[in-house]
Amino acid sequence: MDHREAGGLPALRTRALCKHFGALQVTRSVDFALPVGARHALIGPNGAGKTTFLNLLTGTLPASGGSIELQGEDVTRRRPDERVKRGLVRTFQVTSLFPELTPLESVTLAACERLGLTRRWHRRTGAYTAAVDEAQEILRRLRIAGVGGQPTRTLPYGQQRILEVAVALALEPRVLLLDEPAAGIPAGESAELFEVIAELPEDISLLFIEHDMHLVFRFASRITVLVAGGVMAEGTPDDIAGNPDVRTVYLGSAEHA
Ligand SMILES: Nc1ncnc2c1ncn2[C@@H]1O[C@H](COP(=O)(O)OP(=O)(O)OP(=O)(O)O)[C@@H](O)[C@H]1O
Repeated sequence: MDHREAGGLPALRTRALCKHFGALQVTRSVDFALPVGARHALIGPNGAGKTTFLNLLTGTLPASGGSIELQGEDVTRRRPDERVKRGLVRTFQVTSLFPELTPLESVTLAACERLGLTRRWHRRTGAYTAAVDEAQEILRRLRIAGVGGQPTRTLPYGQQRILEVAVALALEPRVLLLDEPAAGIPAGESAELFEVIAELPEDISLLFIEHDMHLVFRFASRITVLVAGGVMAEGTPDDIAGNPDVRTVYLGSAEHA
């Protein structure tokens, strides 16, 4: 995997990022860098603080301390929508998809939102046509163009999860955050979802939380292990599989190497 850094900067970086809820320290001084083009997995036991870390990145939760930089720009105090405009996007949960809309309509809406068309309804129709074309291209790339005209509620759960990624892509992410993209999908389909994700252009840097270690070790270029809110280890899949501390605390006796 290519770990280019545009202008020498990682796509995303945190320095001494902290979060506490009252006396409960949930994110402990996390220094993290996501190189451009990375397919980076965040793993750790239940309650390790993985989702909290993602929520701090998106701005859903304010940080208690430390900083977050997007391609060198400090976004720690930016609102979530301002971070999205700068290319920091997370997938929307299936529960936030509109069940009656078709995938084509949902992805077109997201493209219109990015292009500012939802606030300027009198714009010429050519702009909308471009948004529809863009949505169709995204659905093709994610292999769900064939169901692009069906109500979302009629799609199998796995395809709804792919639609989450499609909606996120319409926002033109530079960094895409995926919180357990394969959760709830039958094993056979989850590998297919990850194959689709792995084919995304390399200028989109990926950070994903995943509990299925087979998927992690198959698709991640690097892995960060979070334990009790702090980084226990970071490295290539081989580094992590061979790390005795990680094996003891997290991987147990399972063979992943
Ligand atoms: N809003 C909140 N208020 C208080 N405590 C919280 C809040 N959100 C999360 N926590 C606590 O922070 C800790 C980390 O939770 P988090 O959901 O980030 O872990 P996780 O690694 O994503 O877990 P899982 O793998 O089970 O999804 C947990 O102890 C959780 O109870």
